[in-house]
Amino acid sequence: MDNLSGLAPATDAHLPSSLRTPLRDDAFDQADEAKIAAIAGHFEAIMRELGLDLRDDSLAGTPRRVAKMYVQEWFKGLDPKHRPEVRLFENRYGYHQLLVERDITLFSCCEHHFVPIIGKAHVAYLPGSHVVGLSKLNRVVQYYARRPQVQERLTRQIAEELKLSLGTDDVAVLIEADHLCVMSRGVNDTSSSTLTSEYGGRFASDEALRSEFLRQIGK
Ligand SMILES: Nc1nc2c(ncn2[C@@H]2O[C@H](COP(=O)(O)OP(=O)(O)OP(=O)(O)O)[C@@H](O)[C@H]2O)c(=O)[nH]1
Ligand SMILES: [Zn+2]
Repeated sequence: MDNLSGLAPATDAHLPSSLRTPLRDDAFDQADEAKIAAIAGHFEAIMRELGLDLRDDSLAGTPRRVAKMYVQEWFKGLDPKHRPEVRLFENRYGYHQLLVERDITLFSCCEHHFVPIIGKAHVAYLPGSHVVGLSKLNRVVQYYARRPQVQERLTRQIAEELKLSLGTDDVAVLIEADHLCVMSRGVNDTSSSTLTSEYGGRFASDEALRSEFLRQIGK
């Protein structure tokens, strides 16, 4: 059933509607294993249309390999069961300066061409009464990256999630990424890259703070 009702699917219900990844209401009715079997069948049909001989022992397992990769890795972040739990700790150290997690590895997938987006995310926040376990920042980036994406939405989804889970608007996100759809086809430009950013709270109003963030990530 298509999501024509306007009801929010479980995925991204916590985000403003303009930032939700478009999903149908029945997106997760099927178990992962059933999804993998169905996708493998569809991918086998694509390979057949290309004229490939699936009896070849190198090609025979490809439909299932691709299906597993889609469900368990590339598009894992579509499923709300993988949304990371962001644990906060009391800020006993009284640390209230800028905290930057930079050069977070980012693997995503262009939703227009289904080819990789590869880059780095840099995120920062100003701790208040609580601090976050550092790896949770990487996990939030990964959760939203592991979906069919456009870089602008990815950037804003990460920023909104951090604002919600850290309980502060003082959040900055900058993503620099290479789009394989730009590099390997179409315009075939292998030197350009795409930078996107989102600044909330004091990062939006305080130019010196923003500059300090950019300096710390080497921009
Ligand atoms: N804004 C935005 N555009 C993207 C992103 N990833 C890919 N695109 C662009 O999406 C556009 C799709 O445009 P179309 O004209 O429908 O596709 P196309 O014919 O394959 O376009 P070309 O890539 O120019 O050959 C292209 O310009 C892509 O570069 C992204 O993350 N953000
Ligand atoms: Zn693309």
